[in-house]
Amino acid sequence: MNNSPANPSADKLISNIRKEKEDKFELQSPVKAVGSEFDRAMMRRCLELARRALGLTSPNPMVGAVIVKDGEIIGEGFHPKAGEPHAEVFALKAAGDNARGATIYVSLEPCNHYGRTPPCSEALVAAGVAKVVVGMVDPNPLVAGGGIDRLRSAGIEVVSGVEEEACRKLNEGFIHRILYKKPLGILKYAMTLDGKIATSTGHSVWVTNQDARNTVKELRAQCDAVVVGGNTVRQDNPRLTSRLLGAHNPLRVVMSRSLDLPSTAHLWQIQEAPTVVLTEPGANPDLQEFLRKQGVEVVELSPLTPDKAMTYLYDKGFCSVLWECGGILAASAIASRAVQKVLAFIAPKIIGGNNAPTPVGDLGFTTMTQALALERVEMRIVGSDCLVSGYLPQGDR
Ligand SMILES: Nc1nc(O)c(N)c(N[C@@H]2O[C@H](COP(=O)(O)O)[C@@H](O)[C@H]2O)n1
Ligand SMILES: [Zn+2]
Repeated sequence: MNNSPANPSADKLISNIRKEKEDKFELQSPVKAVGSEFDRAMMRRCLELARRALGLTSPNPMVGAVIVKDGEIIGEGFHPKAGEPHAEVFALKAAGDNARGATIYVSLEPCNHYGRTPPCSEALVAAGVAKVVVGMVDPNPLVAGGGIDRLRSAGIEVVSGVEEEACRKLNEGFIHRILYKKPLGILKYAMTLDGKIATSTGHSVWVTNQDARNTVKELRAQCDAVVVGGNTVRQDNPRLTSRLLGAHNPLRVVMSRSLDLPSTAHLWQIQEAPTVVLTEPGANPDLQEFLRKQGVEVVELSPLTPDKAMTYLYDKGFCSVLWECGGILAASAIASRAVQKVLAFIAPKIIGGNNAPTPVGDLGFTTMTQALALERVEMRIVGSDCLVSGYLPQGDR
């Protein structure tokens, strides 16, 4: 069936309306893509390279770089680990003398300071690149636009903000660490459609499907640490590893005031990743001795709070911390602002139970107006479950 109008003046009218709509969109569109289609494709390649070091670079960001000359990629690199050269240096090394007159794409502004490594801005000037295309400005106060200024002052053309949102998303932990002097806290939980994380007898294996559980393993591989409370160790006996071939395992952190923990727990019986137990001074000295013998680090914090735990993990150089705890600790982490992001896996199952536990315990709220409305909410289907993610409001609570 032909559904185009037979009348030529109607044709013209429709095309005018279309044009008007396109112009309006152009005017109203809040973010106009920066750079050409080619620039954006090169920046996405930088992000792909940067992701090769997922979970390995803290306290540094993940960064990728691509050098292009006459439309051809002549060098690529990524930052593998803090203390090792930056992405730009690897890309320059791969391009060699050919870098003269070329364009370099880099997902983060080139640094302009002496840190563990010398400034990339100077390396780019020395290599004679003609143009630098940047994904995002570095929030590190030691850089913060200084790298771009230095390149421009050397006569190099600089374009910034290409695929900026994706660049920021990849390094949201690094950005949070720099801005707030704390790692980004991510609360993850899995619940049934009626909002329960276990039956009233505590049975929780498995709320979600295999795809969702694999997604959690990927998440662990991206984070520097994963935190649980003593209840989770006693009830679920988790391993908290990424269990992905060759993937990084996060530091496993248990918060327990009483240190009333089973000596048989997988966390210290299967030594597959480093483990730290955070407790209060003087708690259960016998278990402390046993844990230390098992290679577990025991750290006494006074008082033991989510905020203190996050300060401890910041001092370790961490950018992102996954909270996989039960409802009581989750409520305490939210109340003390140790958590900024929430990932909720929702399984289309109903288990009922007046006393079945829920993912977030008492926050002391009495009216719906106090509800914490997540921002930048996204939803996606993972296998047979739904993953809802968003950010907790940062303003006054
Ligand atoms: N542009 C850029 N590329 C990389 O590959 C990077 N790792 C960074 N990091 C920035 O420099 C700081 C770390 O410097 P050192 O590794 O200690 O020399 C880091 O905080 C970022 O600001 N930038
Ligand atoms: Zn650098």
